[in-house]
Amino acid sequence: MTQADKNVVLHVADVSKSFGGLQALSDIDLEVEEGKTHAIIGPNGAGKSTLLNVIVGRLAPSRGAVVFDGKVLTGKKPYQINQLGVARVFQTPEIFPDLSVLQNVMVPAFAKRDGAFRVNIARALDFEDGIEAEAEEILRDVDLFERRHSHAGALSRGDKRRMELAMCLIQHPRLLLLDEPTAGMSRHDTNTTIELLKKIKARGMTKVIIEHDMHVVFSLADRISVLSGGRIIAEGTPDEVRGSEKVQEAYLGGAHRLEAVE
Ligand SMILES: Nc1ncnc2c1ncn2[C@@H]1O[C@H](COP(=O)(O)OP(=O)(O)OP(=O)(O)O)[C@@H](O)[C@H]1O
Repeated sequence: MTQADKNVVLHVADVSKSFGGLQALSDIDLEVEEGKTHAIIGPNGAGKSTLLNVIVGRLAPSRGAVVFDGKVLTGKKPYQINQLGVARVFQTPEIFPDLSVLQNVMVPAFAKRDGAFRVNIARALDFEDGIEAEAEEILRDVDLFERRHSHAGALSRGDKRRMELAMCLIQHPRLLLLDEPTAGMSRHDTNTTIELLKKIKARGMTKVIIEHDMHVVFSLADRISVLSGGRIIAEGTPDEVRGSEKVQEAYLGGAHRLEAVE
């Protein structure tokens, strides 16, 4: 496939990031194609979260740029990047614990529509039938409809993560970034989440996923980039990455050996 044939929606162009003397990312060049699920894997401390933070504007790169849909994201604020169609599910869910599950899912729809969170969310929530209907539909998708009136703060960790996913989906992002979406989940919840993410994929949403659980990675990814020591040491299809000597070496002695994968 030539460069012109590829529909690249996200290009991380020659990005480096250092924290003082520590080089967390070195010359990262990464292209993500529209509609694909691109996994970023690598041992602890490899630079995965730093890379995600650079993409969403939480960290400024020391060098290089991030381009999404032809627009340079670098230098923009996280909320501006979000409004361009990039949403992120965090490792630790960022939710409103005192609001109901349904209200939590409705709030980002206001932010997307109005450009910022409304000052009086509680009042806005009373007058938004259209958004409420959509939030309910999405809660059915993530299997939380029955819990829609529960306090969000009372949900289990796995349910909170699914709720946060619903909070992203209601924004209809073009690019969804998932930072360890199944961390801390039971195997049953992990499998439910894999099925859900496959369903989203069928709708054509592009995803970048950071994940330690190789079962999740190999179930979902179209392409995998392997980070180690802040550099991309391998990239390819799941089969190519699984067979790569370099990748096996990077994982040797680590807690997440690739040979654990079926
Ligand atoms: N804000 C920061 N200040 C200083 N050093 C940092 C900061 N954030 C990350 N680092 C360092 O940068 C390197 C990459 O960290 P990062 O969290 O991106 O790795 P990771 O691949 O996401 O690791 P894990 O799988 O453990 O989450 C590590 O050495 C980490 O200690």
